[in-house]
Amino acid sequence: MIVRGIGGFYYVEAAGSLYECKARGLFRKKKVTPYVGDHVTIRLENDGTSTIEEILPRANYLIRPPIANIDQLILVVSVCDPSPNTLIIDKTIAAAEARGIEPVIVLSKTDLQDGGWLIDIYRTTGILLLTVSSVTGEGVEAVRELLKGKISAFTGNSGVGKTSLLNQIDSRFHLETGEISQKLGRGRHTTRQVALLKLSGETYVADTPGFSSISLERYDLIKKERLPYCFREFIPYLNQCKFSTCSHTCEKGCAVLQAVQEGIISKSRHESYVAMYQEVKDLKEWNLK
Ligand SMILES: Nc1nc2c(ncn2[C@@H]2O[C@H](COP(=O)(O)OP(=O)(O)OP(=O)(O)O)[C@@H](O)[C@H]2O)c(=O)[nH]1
Ligand SMILES: [Zn+2]
Repeated sequence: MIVRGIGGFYYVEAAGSLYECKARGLFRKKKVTPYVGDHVTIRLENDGTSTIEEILPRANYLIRPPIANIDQLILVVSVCDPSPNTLIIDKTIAAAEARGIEPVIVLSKTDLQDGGWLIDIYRTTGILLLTVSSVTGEGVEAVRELLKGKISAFTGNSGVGKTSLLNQIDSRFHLETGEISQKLGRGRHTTRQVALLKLSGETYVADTPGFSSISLERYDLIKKERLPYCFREFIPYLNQCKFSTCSHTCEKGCAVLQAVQEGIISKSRHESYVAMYQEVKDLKEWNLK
């Protein structure tokens, strides 16, 4: 498995050892980029170098951050400082749903505010939400449990507390990061690359660069037909609308809107859906490739 990629080199973990590999020229010709998390076969050359020969099929992948075969995407959202943006949260969740990756929300800095309004919004979604404070340590154990035996990617705006949380989860995290940076002759802050850090046996965590505030670019847009299914709590209502062509944004007899009115679906989630729908409704197929 590729655990780190940097400057054209890939660090591949195989049978308990780490191999520094180059990718074959073939990948470049085919415009295939090996991703961290990819399962690959490697060849050990006689001169001591190693080459990635083949990338095995991916279960899933994200482009931003570039990573493959993730079990869960953990979206860290701080209750304040920086203040949360529900549209960005919902876009990130939808991007995970569209790719078959389980989204989890971790509400951070709960020592500053309780974040009750966010808990209210996500309570009815069926998406797991944990609260954590890296200052008091509250909730850290639950996050540690959540990670066990899985490959997890953390994401969230710069400053929400991802690094603080990871350091709380495992003190070796810091150490390993330092070691790898040293080996590559770079400081921690210049190596904003994705890497998989092994916390224990089968537990890996991706260290990913922070999303900028408008993080989702064209390749992350989800087709309007598919969009409602990326809001998992809408799914039970999607076949119950009066019109089969219902966009679930404003139509009469829309079962989703009805559920919003009854408070079963959060208004905030529906607003994000409508905003995302407006973004993609007029796009043609080729825009979405
Ligand atoms: N009060 C409080 N502050 C926190 C908490 N977690 C992190 N912080 C502070 O928030 C700031 C950002 O924390 P980081 O852990 O560096 O955030 P990050 O998400 O890793 O940021 P990037 O590396 O830029 O992506 C630091 O000043 C931390 O001390 C928390 O639980 N409570
Ligand atoms: Zn509808």
